[in-house]
Amino acid sequence: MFIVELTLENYRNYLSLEAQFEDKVNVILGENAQGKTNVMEAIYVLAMAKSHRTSNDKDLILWDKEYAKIKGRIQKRNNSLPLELFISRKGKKAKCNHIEQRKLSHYVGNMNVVMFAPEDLHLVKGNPQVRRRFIDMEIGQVSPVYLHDLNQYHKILQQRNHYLKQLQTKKQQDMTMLDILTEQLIEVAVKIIKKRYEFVYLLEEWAKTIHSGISRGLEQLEIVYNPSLDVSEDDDWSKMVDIYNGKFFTNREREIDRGITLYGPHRDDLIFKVNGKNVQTFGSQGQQRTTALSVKLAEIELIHSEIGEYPILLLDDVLSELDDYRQSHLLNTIQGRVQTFVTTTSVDGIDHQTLREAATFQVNAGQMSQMK
Ligand SMILES: Nc1ncnc2c1ncn2[C@@H]1O[C@H](COP(=O)(O)OP(=O)(O)OP(=O)(O)O)[C@@H](O)[C@H]1O
Repeated sequence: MFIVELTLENYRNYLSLEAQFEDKVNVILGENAQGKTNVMEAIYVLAMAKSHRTSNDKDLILWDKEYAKIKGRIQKRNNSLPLELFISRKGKKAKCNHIEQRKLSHYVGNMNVVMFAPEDLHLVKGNPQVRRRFIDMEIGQVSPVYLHDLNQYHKILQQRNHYLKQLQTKKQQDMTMLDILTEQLIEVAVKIIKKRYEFVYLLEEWAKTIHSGISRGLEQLEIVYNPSLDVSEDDDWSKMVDIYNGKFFTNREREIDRGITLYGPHRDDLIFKVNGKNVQTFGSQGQQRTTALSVKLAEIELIHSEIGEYPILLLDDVLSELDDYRQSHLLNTIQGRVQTFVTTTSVDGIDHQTLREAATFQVNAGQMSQMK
């Protein structure tokens, strides 16, 4: 799939923007702080209904304005799809094919993107929250049911934590309510973990091959799902509810003492290993970067295998970070198959046929125009 047109109104530093893109590679060129990332972010937000760099939607609205609007037309294999996102201080409204979507979880997934930005190194180096967000966003792109379950889970978790706090401060004594909330939490938790195991299994299949290619066969990548509860993908899923129940039962006093839920998908993590060693602790900068790149390229393949179309790839400020070999590997991989957006302050030093044939846009102080 590819994005044919993008229109912005009051988005970040763009008062208005109308752009038409190529279905292959689009290079967005400009000095620092001119609005290159803002365009990439707008494309990402159009797909995911949330930003990759802020959880505060108000940040997306041009200062002193009341709302921001992002519109785009997506060309899929069989149809052309108009999408629209309206962001105000009160919330968001999404339209797909001119029809307002009652739930954002129904909207997300109509357009698929994979973003690779310098922050993605945090996927390997950062805290577990970054990796959980990654898994959730990626599964959510191809599974609206997962997003629904995740919302449910967080609602129940909040209620359960609130109740644990009341038990901790003795405002409540009754354990029946805790049992009910625990039962509800486990039911959704098991669905989420099962889906995550499936996702990680497929992601690892692709990422392993890609990583081996980038490292010229010298490194073997493994991706391991690390649950807060001692389970493994070989365990019988039908027993998972009992395993959870047992864990919560034996740790009841600890949970009340702490006033929080200690086990569940909100505490799980991913481990990336290269040649058997955890890359977060033992990997070099280069290995960490290669791991992040392999995972992103694997995501492209994974989405393709799930929905039968390639997602749009957004490479924000990362090409210049990669050495020549990795740059070529990346550009050769996407060549001709994936609509790609590349931001850079200069094309010097990025000498690749893919970029020579690309459409180039110049960004300057919230204005973008195509270079002839
Ligand atoms: N809500 C907003 N309203 C108006 N301007 C904003 C808003 N949010 C950010 N900006 C402005 O957008 C500009 C940053 O744009 P962006 O992050 O796209 O830069 P960039 O061209 O990618 O730069 P770099 O090469 O440094 O990454 C800054 O000038 C910032 O002040």
